[in-house]
Amino acid sequence: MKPRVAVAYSGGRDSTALLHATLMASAEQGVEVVALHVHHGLSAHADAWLAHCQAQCAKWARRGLPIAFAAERLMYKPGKGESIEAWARQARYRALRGMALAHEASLVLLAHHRRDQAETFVLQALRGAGMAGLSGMPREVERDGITWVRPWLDVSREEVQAYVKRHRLKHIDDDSNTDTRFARNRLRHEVWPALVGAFPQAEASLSSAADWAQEAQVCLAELAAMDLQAVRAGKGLSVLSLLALSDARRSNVLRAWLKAVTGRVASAALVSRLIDELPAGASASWPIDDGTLRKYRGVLSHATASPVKASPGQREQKLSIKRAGVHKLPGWHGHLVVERVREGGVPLAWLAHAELREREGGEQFQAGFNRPPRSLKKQFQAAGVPQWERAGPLVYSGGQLVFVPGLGLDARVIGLPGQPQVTLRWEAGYTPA
Ligand SMILES: Nc1ncnc2c1ncn2[C@@H]1O[C@H](COP(=O)(O)OP(=O)(O)OP(=O)(O)O)[C@@H](O)[C@H]1O
Repeated sequence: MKPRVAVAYSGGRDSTALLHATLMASAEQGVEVVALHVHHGLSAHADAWLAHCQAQCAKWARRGLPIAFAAERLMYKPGKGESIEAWARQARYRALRGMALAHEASLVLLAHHRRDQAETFVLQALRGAGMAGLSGMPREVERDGITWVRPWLDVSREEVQAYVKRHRLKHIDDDSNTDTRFARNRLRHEVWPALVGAFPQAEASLSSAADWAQEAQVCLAELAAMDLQAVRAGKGLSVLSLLALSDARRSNVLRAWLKAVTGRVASAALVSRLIDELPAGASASWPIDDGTLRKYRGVLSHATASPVKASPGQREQKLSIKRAGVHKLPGWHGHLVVERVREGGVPLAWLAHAELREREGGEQFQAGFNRPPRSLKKQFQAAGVPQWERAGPLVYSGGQLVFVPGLGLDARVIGLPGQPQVTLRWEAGYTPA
């Protein structure tokens, strides 16, 4: 059997160009190409795109080029509240992997180019990402039996455009690429022209910044591996050895360890809580998604949760909120969503040592600036908040009630314009991954 390479082919300009270039090179080298198309079912044009891709591949095959075509229709839709972009990305990679393996291709080429990389860097920076996020997309990565390669990550968008023109390639234009509800499209259409106007080298510089971040990320991972060796104590970590490290190394090694034991990236809130609270007391515990972190006899360890539901005793009582994001509170069966606002929010500084409490009765809540504080019960009734929306933690800071699920922020904690501030929202039940 001839060696086979797969190309992820959306039918758009970039992947059309990459598929064509791969096909030309493969024909010379006796390699077979399989074009993989994912039908997301999100656009009214999705059927037409699939038909276009299939027809294009059939045309090339008729010319004697070594190409096969495979497509998969996604049969499920994003969940309520789920980001469409994130869902589509995850589902797409799963489908591409399945099709590649079915066609015995372990190498899948993606058509991301230098501008995609530069955009990714900016989007990650705007989310306040750390080194891993700023690293952008890898040129080559092995995952789940597939080697994903982006051969054009150093190729500019203009070069891809010129290739398409030179070979008169037909491609589709995805209408969702202009939908400015998506962050990447807003960046592309509203920010990028001004950015490149002012800084013509932006694409090259930003993608080179992503390269530096990739290198730094490798160093951080190597440092974490070394530090892990040094602080390990049985199945856990020695708190004393952890405390001997600098704050930065301690959080770096904690992140690496948490990822290893939970299988997920730890939230910034959890890591900063551990940094703050690890030194105090002989024993402590921190509930996390699927278990608990415990400090006992000088060792920090992780225990997986038993399948029983969290009881009131397991509800988190403290939360350190230092930035916007989603703070999962499995003990309360939900999560707090923290969003930056310009005004009408609580100063972020207030929430660094927030307390989470049950309703006890007698709490007073002030709904507006010139309204008197009233009992929570009356406020819930006045605002018509149904019982199930009242569940969740009351958030306090320094003994002052800050936030009540179903009612929002207490007027007494609203910050002055100009202060960094946030709003809170409680979402019960479903917790995003
Ligand atoms: N529906 C799809 N089916 C197969 N591969 C896809 C699909 N969507 C994206 N890809 C792959 O992922 C790459 C990046 O996709 P993305 O949508 O971010 O970029 P794009 O600029 O729209 O690319 P293109 O111009 O090729 O559509 C594509 O170039 C392609 O290789």
